[in-house]
Amino acid sequence: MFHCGVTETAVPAQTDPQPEAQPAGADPEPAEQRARTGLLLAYLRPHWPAMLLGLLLGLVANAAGLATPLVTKWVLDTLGTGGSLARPVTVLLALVVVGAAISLWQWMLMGGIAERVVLDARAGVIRRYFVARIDQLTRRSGGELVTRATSDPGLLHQASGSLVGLINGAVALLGTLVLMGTLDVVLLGITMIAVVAVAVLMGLLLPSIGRAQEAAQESVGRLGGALEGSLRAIRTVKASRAEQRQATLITTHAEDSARHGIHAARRAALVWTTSWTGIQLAVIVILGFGAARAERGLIEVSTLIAFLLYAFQLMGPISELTQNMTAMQAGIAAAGRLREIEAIAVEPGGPAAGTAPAGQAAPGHAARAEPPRSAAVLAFRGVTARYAPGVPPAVRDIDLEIPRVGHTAIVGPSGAGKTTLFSLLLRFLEPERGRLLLDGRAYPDHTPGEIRGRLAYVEQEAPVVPGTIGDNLRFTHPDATDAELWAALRAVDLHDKVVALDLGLDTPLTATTVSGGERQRIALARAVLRTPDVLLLDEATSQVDGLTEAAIARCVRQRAASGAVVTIAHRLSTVLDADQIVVMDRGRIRAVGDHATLLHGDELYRDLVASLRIGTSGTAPAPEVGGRTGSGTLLLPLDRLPQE
Ligand SMILES: Nc1ncnc2c1ncn2[C@@H]1O[C@H](COP(=O)(O)OP(=O)(O)OP(=O)(O)O)[C@@H](O)[C@H]1O
Repeated sequence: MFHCGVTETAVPAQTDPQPEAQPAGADPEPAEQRARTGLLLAYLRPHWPAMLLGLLLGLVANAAGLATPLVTKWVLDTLGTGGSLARPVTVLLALVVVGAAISLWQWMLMGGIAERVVLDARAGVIRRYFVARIDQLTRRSGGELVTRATSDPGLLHQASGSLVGLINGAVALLGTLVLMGTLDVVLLGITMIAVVAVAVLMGLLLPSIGRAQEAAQESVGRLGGALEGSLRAIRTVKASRAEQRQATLITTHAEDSARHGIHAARRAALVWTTSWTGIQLAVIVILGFGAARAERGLIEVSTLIAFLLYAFQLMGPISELTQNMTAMQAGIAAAGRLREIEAIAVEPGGPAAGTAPAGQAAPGHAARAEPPRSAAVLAFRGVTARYAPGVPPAVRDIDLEIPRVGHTAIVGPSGAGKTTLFSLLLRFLEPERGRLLLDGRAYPDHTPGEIRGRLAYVEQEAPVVPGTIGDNLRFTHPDATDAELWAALRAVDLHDKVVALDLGLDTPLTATTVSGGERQRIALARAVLRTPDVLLLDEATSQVDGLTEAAIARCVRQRAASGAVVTIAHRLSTVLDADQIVVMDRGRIRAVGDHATLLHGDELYRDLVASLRIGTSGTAPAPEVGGRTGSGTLLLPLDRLPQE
C-alpha cells in the first residue's frame, strides 16, 4: 500500500466472498440438513414447556372444530323428530366460543414464543461477534455480518411455531379424515384421492421454495456487505464519479434477491392455488356422488351435509401444513446461515475472554504480582505470525523488549509488519512460533481482557463510537467522572472547544461531524483518561493539523516520562522524540537504536531520513543529524518514502 496522506476506506468489489456459504440454490447434504434442523430445534429447546402448552391448546381448538360438523348433524337429525333443539344448538355455540377463546390464547402464546426465539438468536449472534477472533470477523464484510444479526433471525419467527403448527395440522387432518370415514367410507375414498394429489404436489414444490428463500437471503447478505462498504467509502465513490456504477453494482444483489423471491412466490402461489382448487373440485365431486348416494338412501342428507362441512374444513389443516412446512424450510435455511456464525472461533480463554473490564483481571485469574520496575513491560521472543495458513508470515523471528518507561517508535516501509506487531500485542493475532510476555509472564497465562486492560490503543483511523463526546471518552472506562473527562480533553487541547459547544460533553458525535485531527485527539483523550501501563499509538498517516500534532506529541512525551509508549511512527518528529527506534523491513526487525545510532549505522533508516529531507525541502526545516527539527514537525509520513 502506498500512503498518499489521505486515509480512505477500500471500496468493495462486485461480490464479497461468501466463506463457508452453501452455493445459492444448492441442496445441502443430508448431514448438513440434519445439523441445520438440529440448530433450529436448539433455538426452540428453551421454550419447550410453553410450546407443549401451545400444542395442547391447538389440539383442543382442533377438537372443537372437528366436533362442529357432527353437532351440526345432531341439530339436523333432531329436526322433525319433535326433540328439543336447545341442547345441540347450545353445544354448537359453546364449541364456537370455547374454540375461539382457546385459539386466541394459543395465538398469543405462540406469538410470544416466536419473538423470544428471534431475540435469543439475535442476542446470540451479537454476543458471538464481540467474543469472536478479529480475523474471523474481518474476513467477512461488515454489512453481511449486520444482515446476519438483523434479518436472518427474523426468519425464525414463523419457523418457531412451525413444529407446533405441523403437529396440529397433521392431527387435524387425520382427525378430519377419520371422522369423514365414520360418516361414509366411499366419499372418504374420493377425498383421499384429492388429499394424496395435494400431498405429492407439496412434496415436489416445497423444497424448492425453501432453497429459493435461502438464496434470496444470501443475496440480501451480499447486498448489505456491498452497501455498507460503499457508504463507508462514499467520498471516494463520489470523487471517482462512481455513484452510478456502485448503485448499479449493488442493485444487482437486490435484483438477485428479488429474482429468488419471485421464484419462491410463484412456487408458493402454484402450491396454494392447485391445492385449493383440488379440494374445491373434490367437494364438487363429493356433492355429486353424495347426492346420488343420499337419493338411493345409502346415506342420510344430514350425513352428506356433515361430510361436506368436513370437506370444506379440510383446507384448514392442509394450509396449516403447507404454511408451516414453508416456514420450517425458511427457518432451517436461516438456521444454516446462523450456524456459520455459531462456528466462528472465539478468542482464546473462552467467550468471556474479551469482556473483563479494563484494568481488571478476568474471573478465575489470579491478581497479578507487582513486577520489578526494571523488567520490560512487554516482550517478543522469537515471534513469527501469519494471518492465514499458507500465506507468507507477516512478521518473522521478532525479538523485542518494550521498557516499562520510555517511548519506542516503530518505523519501516508499508507492509513491513508494524501494525502486525500491535495486533500481536493486543492479542488480535496469535503467534505461530515464539511467545509474547507481559510483565515476564507468557501471554497465554493472561486472558485477552487482562492484557488489553493494561494497554491503551489509539487506532490509526481513530473511529468514533456511536454516542456523544462523553460516551466516546468513557468508552474504555464507563465509570470515569466528568472531571476526569475534562482533564483528558485538556491534555489533548480540546477542552476549550468542547466547553464552547452548547451541549458540551453531551454533544452527539458521528464520524462526519469531527475532523480527522479532532478524531485523533478524542481517541487519544480516551486512551490517556486513566493512566495506562502502555500506550499504543498508531499515528495517522494522513496530514493532521499542527495543533493536533503538537497536542499528540506533548501527550506522548508526558506519558513516556512515567510509562511505556509505543508508536507506529509516520512522522519524523515522533521518531526524533523516541528513546528507542525499531526499524522494520519485510516482516523482520532490521535494527534497533536511537536516532543518532541508526542514522550512522542503518542504511534503510538513513535513506528514510534522507528522503524526508528531499521530500520536505522548501516546506519545513530539515532535521539535524542526531538532533531535532526546529519545529519538531515534518508532515510527510515515512511510508511515502521510496523503498530500498
Ligand atoms: N488481515 C490481514 N490478512 C492477511 N494479510 C495481512 C493482513 N494484514 C496485513 N497483512 C499482510 O501482512 C504484512 C504486514 O502488514 P502490516 O499491516 O503489519 O504492515 P505495516 O508495516 O503496518 O503496513 P502499513 O504501514 O502500510 O500499515 C503485509 O504483507 C500485509 O499484506
